[in-house]
Amino acid sequence: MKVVGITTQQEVYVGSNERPFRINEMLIIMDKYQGELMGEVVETSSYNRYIPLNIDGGMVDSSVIESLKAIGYSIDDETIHIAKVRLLNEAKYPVETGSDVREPRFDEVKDLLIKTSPDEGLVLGVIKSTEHMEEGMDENLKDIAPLYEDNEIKGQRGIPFIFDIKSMNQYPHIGIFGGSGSGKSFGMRVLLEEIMKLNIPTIVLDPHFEMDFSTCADYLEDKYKEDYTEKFKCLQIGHHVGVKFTDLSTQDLKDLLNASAPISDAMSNVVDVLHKKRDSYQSFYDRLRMLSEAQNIGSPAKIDRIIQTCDNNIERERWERCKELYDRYDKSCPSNSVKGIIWRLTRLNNDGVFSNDIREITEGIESGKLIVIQGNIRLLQVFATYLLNKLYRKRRDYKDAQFKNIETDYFPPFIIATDEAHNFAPKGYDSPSKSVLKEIAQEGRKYGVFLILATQRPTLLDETITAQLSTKFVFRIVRSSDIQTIKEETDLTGEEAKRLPYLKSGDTFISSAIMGRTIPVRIRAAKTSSPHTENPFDELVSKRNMEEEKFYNIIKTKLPINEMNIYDVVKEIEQDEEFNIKLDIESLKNKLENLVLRGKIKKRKTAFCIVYEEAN
Ligand SMILES: Nc1ncnc2c1ncn2[C@@H]1O[C@H](COP(=O)(O)OP(=O)(O)OP(=O)(O)O)[C@@H](O)[C@H]1O
Repeated sequence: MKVVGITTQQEVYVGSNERPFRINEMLIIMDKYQGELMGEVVETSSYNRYIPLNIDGGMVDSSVIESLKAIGYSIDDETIHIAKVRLLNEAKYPVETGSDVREPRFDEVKDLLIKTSPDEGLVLGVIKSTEHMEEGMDENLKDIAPLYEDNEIKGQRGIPFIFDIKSMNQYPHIGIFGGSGSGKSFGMRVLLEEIMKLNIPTIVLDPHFEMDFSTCADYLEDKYKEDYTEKFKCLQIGHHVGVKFTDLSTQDLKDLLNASAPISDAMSNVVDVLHKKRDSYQSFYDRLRMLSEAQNIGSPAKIDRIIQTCDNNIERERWERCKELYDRYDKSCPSNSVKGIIWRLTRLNNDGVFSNDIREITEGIESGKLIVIQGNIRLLQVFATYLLNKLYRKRRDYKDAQFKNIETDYFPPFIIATDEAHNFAPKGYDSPSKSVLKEIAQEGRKYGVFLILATQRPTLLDETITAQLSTKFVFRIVRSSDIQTIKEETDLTGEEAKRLPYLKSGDTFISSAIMGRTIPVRIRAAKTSSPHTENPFDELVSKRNMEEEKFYNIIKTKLPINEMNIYDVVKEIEQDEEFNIKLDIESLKNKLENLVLRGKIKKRKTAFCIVYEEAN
């Protein structure tokens, strides 16, 4: 391998007649004046005499061809492989053409590629094109990142990529970007498995109900298996967790109502005026309801008339209270705004938001667990706003008290991870969840609170937040506007950006201030699998087969069935509580015909009727 063509201090071409180059592989250029220079292959091509060398716009220009000839390559007789190599550090002078080039050994790239040990960092995958440098690799780096390719598990090939999570203290927050099916959720799963390995407290917002870690991936060999059941907990909003109404401050309540559906200034004022400290849901709701009823009546005189006609004390007292509220609040609380608040409040209550509290979450975080919060996107937005504010404040209060040397209860640092991040922090308009995420993006580092935000649409994610993500995982992206955003927000080169639409699912570029450059990685095989991995078409077939088998087992003891006994069979099956199915003669016949088609039973015509009987 030799340097060919005109060179610069940053870039050279390398030619070889022995082997093709791999994109992203590392090479060492032995420049006789400057010593050894490390570079990375950013573009590759191969030529032979059947392909004209002077294709317009190709990466190789005439200087390369001339020097290939001059150095002794026979471009007419052999296939020549050419690589464009970018130096990792700028050279002092242009590189000497004709310099020899060699593959580096593991110890020469170790400091560049391995930033921490597998026990202290997140083992996320394998750095691409590093297979040839495996020799001499430390034992603790071997066989820790198995790959999943072509529907089977393959051993680790190459140097593992270990994310140095401790450097998040300096370079906080992670972004995961990629189009549909690019491997984003799979990557997030691997990241979270590794976070669980280190027992780092984490909140996961899971709008797709997919972040369950209890099922071991079916392709995994025993030696890689890991049991996460004690390390995570899935909690559903409205079932397991919710907001304790009595703990809400007026501001919290306004944030919640606003997250449910935006509230106007007048509505905000209604809450300011009517919400009292330690209100329960019922006491606040009753106050609003009674004021609204009084406003519907329209005037104190009319309410007085109702009070006079009340025929029992309870009703009279209630209307007196309505009047009192009317006198005090009608001027400052317009009727429509009161109704708007009632509507939002009832909606939240119907969703179960006010049942339960966040105790299970805080306890989980305090014991170093990964807590997965599940709910639909709208509910998650509402709940996350409240939850993240609460947890972030707890951590901030602890740290602030620590700075001031005041005793307070400990609350640990933690990570917040979410898919569909553009829904929680959209670009271009305000949303309640966005303000807390923005605050954490900007100053969470100080308090040890970090974000992992995944989205299909980086262009729709708030720019201030995107700019704060020090590490970005970029999976396959096809949409040109998103590729443009990625180019602006990462240090991906033009060549790398051009490859984005063609990346295989599970391949990613990791652009990180921690590594100082972009690293191409194949994400390792996840050890657990999502509950939604079954192909929906396979699901249809297996469900149908199951139903057929179940029905066959019911009728097989009743065969043969014919026109004479079919009515009795229907009655027998219907009356049997164990079977619990509804049938009529027509539907039974259809089901029997279906079993005939599948070869499970036989149909025979006699002189008098049709008989369904055992197949053999
Ligand atoms: N690292 C990987 N190794 C092997 N296979 C992978 C890897 N990543 C993804 N895949 C395969 O690609 C499929 C799609 O990946 P994934 O579900 O993560 O896509 P996605 O980017 O999250 O898409 P969406 O946003 O639509 O959910 C997975 O089911 C898996 O089969």
